[in-house]
Amino acid sequence: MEIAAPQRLDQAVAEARTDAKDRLAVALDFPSAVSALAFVYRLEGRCRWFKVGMELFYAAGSGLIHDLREKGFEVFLDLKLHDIPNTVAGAVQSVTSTGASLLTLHASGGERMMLAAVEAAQAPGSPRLLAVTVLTSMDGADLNGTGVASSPRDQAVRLALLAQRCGVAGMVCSPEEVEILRRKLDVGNLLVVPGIRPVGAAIGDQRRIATPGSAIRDGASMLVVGRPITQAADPAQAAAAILAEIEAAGSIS
Ligand SMILES: O=c1ccn([C@@H]2O[C@H](COP(=O)(O)O)[C@@H](O)[C@H]2O)c(=O)[nH]1
Repeated sequence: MEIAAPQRLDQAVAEARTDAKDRLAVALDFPSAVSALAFVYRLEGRCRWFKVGMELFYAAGSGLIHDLREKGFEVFLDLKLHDIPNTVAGAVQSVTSTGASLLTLHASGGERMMLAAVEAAQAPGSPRLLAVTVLTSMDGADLNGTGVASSPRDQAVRLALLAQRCGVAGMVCSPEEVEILRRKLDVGNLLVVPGIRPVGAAIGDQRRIATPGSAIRDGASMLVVGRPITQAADPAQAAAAILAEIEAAGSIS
């Protein structure tokens, strides 16, 4: 199959929109639409992007995405697709009508799977695709336990380069790989970075982490933050502090 032309992020996202609000996606890891929307309300309009992952999407379906879009928010659908090419292409088509702006798939699904997804995402209204490299919850031993002998860093670079060749618009990586991916990848790739922990925040199940400021300085386009905001005593204040740290960390990547 022919290698697709690279999907490129809107310059609006990659360059012109220097607003810190476009560099933070809050992970709505909640069990229902009611609890997720109640939480969004508690943020008092401070955040623009919300990430809907498997927990919430399986519970609430695409209606929740429509609700968020109607309220003027941008939706990042984090389904981490990983299946045979035909099935993944079908899933991308199904997501197109939801209004989600971003959609994840696992780069480890391989070249043919990513090419099929990219081809499916050519339809008008499709989300931009992001390839997950190595999950931020995995350390070297976890990765080696899956049969991959490389370090998380080497494997993330390998998978990101493969995703770029397939024409995927951006990559999800840990803060530990942002800097090297910025150097190795073409200009214009979106680097979306979870594993973000402000100073003093509980690490939980994450393993490859950094503060918001550090990840932005290393070249992250957008940070994904869940529990440091959703579990905070004052989520609006926690989000405001992270936005201020993003702003202070400087220029857009
Ligand atoms: O490698 C990855 C890919 C996705 N995620 C998702 O990001 C958030 C992080 O939540 P926290 O509560 O800030 O840890 C979560 O929804 C994950 O599914 C990731 O963490 N790492």
